[in-house]
Amino acid sequence: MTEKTTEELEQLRDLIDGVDQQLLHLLRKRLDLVAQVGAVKHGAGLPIYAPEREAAMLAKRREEAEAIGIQPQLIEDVLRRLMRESYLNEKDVGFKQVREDLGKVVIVGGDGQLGRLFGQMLALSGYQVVSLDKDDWQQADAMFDGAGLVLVTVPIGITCELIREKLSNLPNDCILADLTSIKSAPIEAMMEVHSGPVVGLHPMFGPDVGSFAKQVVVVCHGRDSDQYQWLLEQIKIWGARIVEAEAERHDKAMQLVQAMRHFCTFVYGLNLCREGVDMENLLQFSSPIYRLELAMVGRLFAQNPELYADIIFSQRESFNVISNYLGNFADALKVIEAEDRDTFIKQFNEVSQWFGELAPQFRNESRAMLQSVNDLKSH
Ligand SMILES: O=C(O)C(=O)C[C@]1(C(=O)O)C=C[C@@H](O)C=C1
Repeated sequence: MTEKTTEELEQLRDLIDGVDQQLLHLLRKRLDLVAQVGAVKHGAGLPIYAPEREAAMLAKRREEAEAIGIQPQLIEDVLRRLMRESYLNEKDVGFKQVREDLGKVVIVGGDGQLGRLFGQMLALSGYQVVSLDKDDWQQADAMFDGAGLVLVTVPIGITCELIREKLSNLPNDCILADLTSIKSAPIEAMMEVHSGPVVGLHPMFGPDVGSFAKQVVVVCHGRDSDQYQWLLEQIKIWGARIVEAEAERHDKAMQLVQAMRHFCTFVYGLNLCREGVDMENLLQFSSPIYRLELAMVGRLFAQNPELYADIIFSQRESFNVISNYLGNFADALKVIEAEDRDTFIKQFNEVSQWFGELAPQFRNESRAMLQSVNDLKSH
């Protein structure tokens, strides 16, 4: 590089630094305004997540970007990232309490990750929350006395047994709810032991989410839904979407969405490990999609094996679903073994047709994800 080039570059980079610093101040200003919005919403009991406002704002900014020669997607990406920050910051002011005369909330398994998360959200909404964990059963009667909600979030394998053995003496009008990732059996157990309101919930996210905004909580009704309507409203105020489902339909979907998904990821990792793959070497050659795939596999093995064993072993029927997959895998392997390209392409087209409009939609969604993965690279 010549001296002149170096000098020119330095001058321009100084100017860029100046612009980036202005951006920082603008960001500070925006965060402060959002904090004020948070306080107003808290007072009025409005949910954090305001989809109509987001859609209108994004459309307007996209238009304005285009008018001054900026890619609309750029401003959309930036604003979506900023709004994610808004969800986190709005949490600091707390949430409106929908039901003020509830009495205590007892979280059975309150020291677990999901229990802690729900305990925190309920406390941020003004409820008195107590945690009942393994060593607290001697005080259980005193804890349940005056409880308005008992929320069960213990490992799937012991949920039904615990409900039947320990929760048969709750106050009559207390709501009994659970957060288990299967729904039929726990709801059946809760209905059996408790004559008051019963509801099954399944948060479709892990305990490491920063905010409930845009997350889904599945609700399977048990008994006296008017008594726990406030709880669903409360969850909506936290930003989540409530999806109502029949317990059986939910459990069937979970065989694919959870058991099969996690099992395949497990086998993928097992295979890498048994093949003795040199990960460093592989990562050097990884395309963004492969990096994303490895990240999805690797993240499983950074978590608790008990949790995944619970999920995979929770429904006997999952075995059939996974067996069918194995059958399709074997069939597809035969096509490759026979070097039958035509059949492969024919089957590919069949599946593509079956996906229909969702295929191009998923292509667009994944494009943004892959670009983000690439952005994360530092060399
Ligand atoms: O305008 C609001 O209601 C806000 O809460 C602010 C904001 C934003 O960051 O612009 C954040 C979250 C909402 O989903 C919409 C917009």
